[in-house]
Amino acid sequence: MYNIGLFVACLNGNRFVTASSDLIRAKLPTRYGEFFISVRADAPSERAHVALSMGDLSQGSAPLVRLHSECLTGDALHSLRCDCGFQLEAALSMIAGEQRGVLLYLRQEGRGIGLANKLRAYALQDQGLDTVEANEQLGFGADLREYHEAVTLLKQLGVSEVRLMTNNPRKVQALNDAGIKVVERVPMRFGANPHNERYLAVKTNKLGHLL
Ligand SMILES: Nc1nc2c(ncn2[C@@H]2O[C@H](COP(=O)(O)OP(=O)(O)OP(=O)(O)O)[C@@H](O)[C@H]2O)c(=O)[nH]1
Ligand SMILES: [Zn+2]
Repeated sequence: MYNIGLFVACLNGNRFVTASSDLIRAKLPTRYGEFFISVRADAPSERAHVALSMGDLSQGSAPLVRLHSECLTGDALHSLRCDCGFQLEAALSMIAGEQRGVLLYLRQEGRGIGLANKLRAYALQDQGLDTVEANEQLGFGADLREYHEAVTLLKQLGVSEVRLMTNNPRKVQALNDAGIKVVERVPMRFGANPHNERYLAVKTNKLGHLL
């Protein structure tokens, strides 16, 4: 018998994504506890969005959820230029504290402009531009991220209501608009230091973050 879902496809960026794609799922023990790690079976091998989940998500109260945008420098290389690495660790620890929740690791490096362009932007910031001005000088908008695939992944994990861990009102709006109800916004203020002082100020003053 044909799976009708396989024929329900939508254009997402320049890739077709089927509505019925399965998730590949495996255990992932971490320093914070044991998560499950999942990717869509039809995701590209490189740069697939990743879900780290814990506990029963499809029943009970709204779980903690973090939409974490990839930041190689902050998440893996311990950079102090941003707050990403601190937020990543805090989010995993908070989810583990409740033994329930999801962190989506979204492959949207540099707010969607990619690593090389983010480093170009860093070089311009070293000359005095702020994060938004640097993006504009490179010909990009301030923030190119979109959250359709994140919404699809959350729905596949059985999540329909969330306590969203973010300071970014655009993420709250994106989920509410897509039918995933944000019942609470959980602030994520971690890792402020002299190297990211201006970066955090620009997020508040130019990007509307609630810091
Ligand atoms: N283009 C650009 N991207 C940056 C810069 N610094 C960090 N990023 C990227 O910004 C993304 C994180 O976005 P943020 O604006 O810090 O925070 P957010 O995800 O919108 O909001 P929170 O949920 O509150 O963390 C990651 O993909 C980083 O790689 C920068 O100077 N320029
Ligand atoms: Zn970062």
